[in-house]
Amino acid sequence: MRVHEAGALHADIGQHGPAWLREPDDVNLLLPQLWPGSVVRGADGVLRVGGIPVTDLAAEYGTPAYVVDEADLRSRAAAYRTAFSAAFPAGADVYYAGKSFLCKAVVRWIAEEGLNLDVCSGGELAVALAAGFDPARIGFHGNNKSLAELDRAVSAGVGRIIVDSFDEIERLATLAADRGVRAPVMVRVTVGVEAHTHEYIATAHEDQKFGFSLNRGRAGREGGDAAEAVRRVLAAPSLRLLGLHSHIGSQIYDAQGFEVSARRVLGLQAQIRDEHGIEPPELDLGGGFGIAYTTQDDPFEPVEIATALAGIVQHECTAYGLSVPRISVEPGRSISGPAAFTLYEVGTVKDVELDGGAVRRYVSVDGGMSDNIRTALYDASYSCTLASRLSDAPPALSRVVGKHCESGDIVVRDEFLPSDLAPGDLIAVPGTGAYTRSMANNYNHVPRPGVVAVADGTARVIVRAETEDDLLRLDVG
Ligand SMILES: Cc1ncc(COP(=O)(O)O)c(C=O)c1O
Ligand SMILES: N[C@@H](CCCC[NH3+])C(=O)O
Repeated sequence: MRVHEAGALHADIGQHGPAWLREPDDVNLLLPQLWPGSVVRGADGVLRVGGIPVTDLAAEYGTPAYVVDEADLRSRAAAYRTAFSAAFPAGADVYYAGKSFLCKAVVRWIAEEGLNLDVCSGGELAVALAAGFDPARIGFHGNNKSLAELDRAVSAGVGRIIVDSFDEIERLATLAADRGVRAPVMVRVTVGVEAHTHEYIATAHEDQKFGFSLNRGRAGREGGDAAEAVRRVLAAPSLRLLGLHSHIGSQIYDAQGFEVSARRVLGLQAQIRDEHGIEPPELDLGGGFGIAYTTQDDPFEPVEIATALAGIVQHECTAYGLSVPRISVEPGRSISGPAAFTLYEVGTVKDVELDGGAVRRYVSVDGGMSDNIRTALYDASYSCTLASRLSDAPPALSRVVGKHCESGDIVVRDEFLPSDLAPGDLIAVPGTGAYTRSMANNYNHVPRPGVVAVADGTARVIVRAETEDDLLRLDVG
């Protein structure tokens, strides 16, 4: 690590960052891969998104605020649709994973860009339906969908229900029979892949709650619980088997896991053909494509993912003598994540002496783990920048923390920020479009920030910020 001439304090602070974090030559520079497409720093040093200075956004809408670049989100969605249509000429569907960020405006953008939608709760389904999304283009996930949620999905005509347990198969079969319909079903398969990501966001290793295991099963028959689930779906006249579903986890950067999972799930497809004489027409390979949160991350482009998956699927289908099923994928983070940043105001700057005399700089902002729980929950890495002015002060390694009563309330664990950072400055954290607002909470009765969408030089609120009245409205005493 290069030590700046700023002196002992800076050198000491510099010893406490991760090995990969390099001091920037110019602390005002933006790394394009981390920011929504329309974000630039103006000559006055103020960040602009869609042509609007963030100082204007802060003055108009307050901080913290999630700021989403509509054109950026739309273009990522469109890139997935185009890439998968090109890679799978017989047809492929992209289901935007609404859990990453959902509101009525986003539902409409996704519909207009020609994508389908993945929801995983009655609440997400309600938002999709309220925004007028075609139910036939919705996939409904969840390891514990209630009877009421299943009923709503069946009544609305949801296009696919991804079943996740034997209890659910029985429940759904009864419900669909009572309604006199055949419910379209996919079977969620646990393929036993150890995805290289945080344990809490990996979903295809054996010891977790999702899906039916390919390898293991109480029934003790070939194909594990997954093959047994297929038998039970096929045996239920009120269920229609669309296909198999596999999702190996989230924030994944290499194709290897997808290759193993496609091979294993197509192995089950071949077993279904041999055992039942049918080839389910569809196959969903899930989402999980990683994005860049820091300079260390090197994500796939949609076209690379689509091409890699097409090669893998074609190869495995040829090997098993199968026809290529209609493929679907479920990207969430890689569509919504890079399209937004969070704008905070600095409240305090504090240098804390560590054991051995080194110093850590704590920059406190007006949000925290209530608007972004990912750093506390997954030890996630983020970067950030001073957004409201230029600075020629030397960079100082800093830790950006929130205002909550919790020492793990960290937003950005380590980042070089100008050493003259002061209360009132604005900080922007990129890559916060996914799993931030959607995982926001009211810890310490801190109201959740709103979401401001910027497009064509105009800004509008698409999710209103909570107020204290909102918090008190639920407290009926
Ligand atoms: C079944 C399923 N599909 C899609 C996704 C979306 O993942 P990501 O946002 O990482 O693309 C998830 C979340 O991990 C998921 O559980
Ligand atoms: N919420 C996770 C990803 C989703 C995991 C659920 N399948 C994250 O913030 O990274």
